[in-house]
Amino acid sequence: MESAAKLCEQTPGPAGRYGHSSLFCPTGFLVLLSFYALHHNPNVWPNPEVFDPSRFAPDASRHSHAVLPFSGGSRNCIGQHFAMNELKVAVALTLLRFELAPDPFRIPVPTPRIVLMSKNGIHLHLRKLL
Ligand code: HEM
Repeated sequence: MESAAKLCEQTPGPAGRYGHSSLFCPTGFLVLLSFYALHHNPNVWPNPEVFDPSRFAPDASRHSHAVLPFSGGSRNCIGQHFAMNELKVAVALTLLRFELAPDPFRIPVPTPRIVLMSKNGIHLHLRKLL
């Protein structure tokens, strides 16, 4: 299969932090974006393998499309706000009652689908808090 760069005409743009440039593709051309690659791109996220929640602090600056777990644009996830609210409630209520630790014998095997998933589930040990 020919690469997008060969099939599409590239127009150089201003060389900013994210290396912006434009691609003009033929009508009907299928374009897929790898969220995994975006979220692990060191040009977008320095030290991408490091767990650093401060990246998401309210005053942290980032490109408007640097985080795309729900995709972006007009066909993004319609459940995004519901999912985020449900997630926050579920995590908060769980952490109120339990301490969680990963099962060292059943490590998740990452498998990229539309979103990143675990092939063998996510196994945790729960200890009830007093
Ligand atoms: C953590 C949870 C979720 C994640 C990470 C997620 C992620 C995504 C992503 C990446 C897409 C775009 C797929 C594409 O590019 O074609 C999408 C689309 C969509 N999602 Fe979600 N989603 C989540 C939860 C939900 C929930 C809870 C609902 C419904 C209540 C939902 C409904 C939809 C629908 C209907 C679309 C298609 C939108 C369209 O094509 O116009 N999602 N989701």
